[in-house]
Order: sequence, then C-alpha cells, then structure tokens
Amino acid sequence: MKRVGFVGWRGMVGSVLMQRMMEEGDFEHIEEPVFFTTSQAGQPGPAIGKDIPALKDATSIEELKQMDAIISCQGGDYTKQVYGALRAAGWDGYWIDAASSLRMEDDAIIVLDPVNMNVIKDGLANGVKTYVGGNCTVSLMLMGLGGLFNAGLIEWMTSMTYQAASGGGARHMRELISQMGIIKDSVAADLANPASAILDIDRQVAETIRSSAMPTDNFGVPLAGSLIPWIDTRLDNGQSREEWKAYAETNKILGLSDNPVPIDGTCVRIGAMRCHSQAFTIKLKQNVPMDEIESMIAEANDWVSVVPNERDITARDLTPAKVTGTLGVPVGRLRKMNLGDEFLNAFSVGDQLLWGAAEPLRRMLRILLQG
Ligand SMILES: NC(=O)C1=CN([C@@H]2O[C@H](COP(=O)(O)OP(=O)(O)OC[C@H]3O[C@@H](n4cnc5c(N)ncnc54)[C@H](OP(=O)(O)O)[C@@H]3O)[C@@H](O)[C@H]2O)C=CC1
Ligand SMILES: N[C@@H](CC(=O)OP(=O)(O)O)C(=O)O
Repeated sequence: MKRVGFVGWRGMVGSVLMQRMMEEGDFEHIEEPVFFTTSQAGQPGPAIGKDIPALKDATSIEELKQMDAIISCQGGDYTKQVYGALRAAGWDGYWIDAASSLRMEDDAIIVLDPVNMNVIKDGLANGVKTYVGGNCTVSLMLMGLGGLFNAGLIEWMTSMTYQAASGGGARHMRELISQMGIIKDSVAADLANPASAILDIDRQVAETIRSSAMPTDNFGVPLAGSLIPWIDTRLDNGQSREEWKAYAETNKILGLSDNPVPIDGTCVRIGAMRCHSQAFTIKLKQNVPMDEIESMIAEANDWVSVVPNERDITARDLTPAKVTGTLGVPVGRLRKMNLGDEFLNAFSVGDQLLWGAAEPLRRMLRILLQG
C-alpha cells in the first residue's frame, strides 16, 4: 500500500487517531500519507515528521480514487456522501471508518482485532475492503469481557451504561464543563462560608440547573448535576439505537449472527468527560468458580485488567478519573449475584476515544500496512 488518505483527522476522534499514530510511529510505514478536508483544501496539513502535500478536497472522488486506503473519522454524513460514489466510480481500495453508517452492511467488517482478529483475517482473505470501528460501548465491553465470550460462557447479559459527554462530540464536552461552572458560580459565596445552610445551597443549585442560565444547545437539557437516560434515536420496540447496537454489533463482531447472544440494557449519559462505564449482569451457561472467571477475563488481551472486589482499590482504579486518556480497560465488581451461582456481576471503565473510537481503526490500518 502506497497512498493512504486521511479524512476527519482534525476532529476529536481524528486528533486522537493522529496522536496515537505518532506515538506508535505508524507514519514511518506509510509511503505517501495524504490529508483531506471538507473545508480547508489547499492549506497545510498536520506536522507528522515527513513532507506531505497541501490538504486535498475530501469530496473530490477523483482525488480520493488515487488512494490505496482511506481512513475516515469525518462522520456518517460524509461517509454517506462519498462512499457509494467512490465505489461506483470503480475504486477498490480499503475504506476504514469510525462512523456507524456502514457497520451492519454485509460487505463490511466491524474491527476490534484483540477480540475478532479471526474475523478480520477471514475478511482480508476473502477480499473484504471495508472495515468499520464499532460503537464505543460495544468495543469497550468486548475489550473487558472478551475472555467470557471466547469461552462461550455467556448465555445472555444486560449492560447498563454510564456514558461520557465526549460521545456526543467536542461541543458536548465544552457544554458539560460550562454547566458545571455555572452551577458552582451560582452558590460560590455560600459555598465559601462554612456556616451557610446546605439546604439553601441545594435549593439554589436546583434552581440554577432548571433555569435558562444553563447552556443546553447541545444536550438539550442539563447534564451537570443530572443525567440523561437516553442516547441516540428511538426504535419501534422502545429501545434507543445505542441500546440496539449492543446486541447487533456484538454478535456481528464475534461472528455469532447465526446464534446470537441476547444483550440489552439502558444507555445513560452522565457527566464524565471521555470514559464510558458499564454495569453488567451476566447469565453464565454454567456455574464457574470466581478465580477461573477472573483469569479468563484478565488473560483475554493486553489491555484488560481485573480490579479486586475491594472498596478502596475499586474507588481508586475503576473510575473515569483513573482511566481517562489510557488504553487500559479495568473490569471489577466481579461477584456472584444473589440471583444464583450462574449470575455474574461486573463493572468496566474505558476511554471511549481510544478503544472506543480511534485505536481499533489505527490497528486495522497497521494490519493492512504490515500485509
Ligand atoms: N465522538 C465520538 O465519541 C465518536 C465518534 N465517532 C464517529 O466519528 C465522527 C467524528 O466525530 P468527532 O471527531 O467527534 O467530530 P468533530 O466534530 O470533532 O470533527 C469532525 C470534523 O469537523 C470539522 N471541523 C470543523 N471545525 C473544526 C474545528 N474547529 N476543529 C476540528 N475540526 C473541525 C473537521 O473537518 P474538516 O477538516 O473537513 O473541516 C473535522 O474532521 C462522528 O460523526 C462519528 O461518526 C465514532 C466513535 C465515537
Ligand atoms: N453514540 C456514542 C458515540 C458514537 O459516536 O457512537 P457510534 O460510533 O455508534 O455512532 C455516544 O454517544 O456515546
């Protein structure tokens, strides 16, 4: 592969991708990296340690056609705009995408190589040319619980999510911080006075949260000091699309679509910045001792770790505050539930911009570059 095109590289997911590619020296393996834009054609591209041409027009099929592979973090609307036209124009290169639009297409593979390298290898051998990153909660869940899926132990499971603001994009992260600041500002004087009444502070906070002082252009409602138990659009069965993805994408990633594992739950937006957390209830096919379960989970890949089910270490290590900006996927709160010996409780945390978005794409490109 000679020419690799990058679209969406200056957005939030794209910036994390660039950062990781620089850290891993990926550009050394690309003969001609070419950067595209929908808004800044002709301007200089990013500093990647080698000479690159000026930014090219990301909507030009002629320019895109010159690439051997294209990696897009630009979003679903862009994918819908150019992908079909590019293929229709006879382009036969590799398309690697962060957006959800192509995920469930028959001729696309959802990539998460520590979990489904076998599916990716089969795809490459069979000439599949379209590789798409999974939904962030799905990828993070599989990085955490892959060992139990590998062992074929899961009869069904629920995933109750605690999803960060970054899942909505950069503007949502800014809005969350602004909301937090406005709440603090509204009670700053009382907060500084230890003699002030906590119920007065609480009343003022509640009034501020409900007031028009809170910026809500992006979330639509206050998130700071609150939560939003709905992510993405509504489906006819009452699920949100985010909830539907857990079942549909997990089984596609694992190649289990003929004999799918039932998965469902409630997806909730909370006031974390970029780590998604998830609480699982897992129905095992048989009663397996806890030490075996912990080993299966911990040994599944290089990034998952088991956090002992102890209060102090859990509060320290199994949190967005600890995990943010890292590739680690800790899994903890592991215990058999009162429901019975075949019911396992678990909780995971992961950075949704790394394993949840950019890292699977980076690694897929590397797989292609290494042949
Ligand atoms: N956010 C997430 O958690 C996840 C997102 N994704 C997918 O990735 C897509 C992109 O998401 P995200 O990275 O959050 O999108 P962003 O809004 O951060 O970036 C998308 C594009 O906006 C343009 N842009 C306009 N103004 C600016 C600016 N000031 N700074 C940077 N870029 C700017 C850039 O394109 P240009 O250079 O052409 O102007 C950029 O590539 C999503 O639509 C989704 O499909 C997938 C998984 C998770
Ligand atoms: N929907 C996710 C983020 C995302 O972009 O998901 P997807 O890649 O499936 O569209 C969230 O809001 O947390």
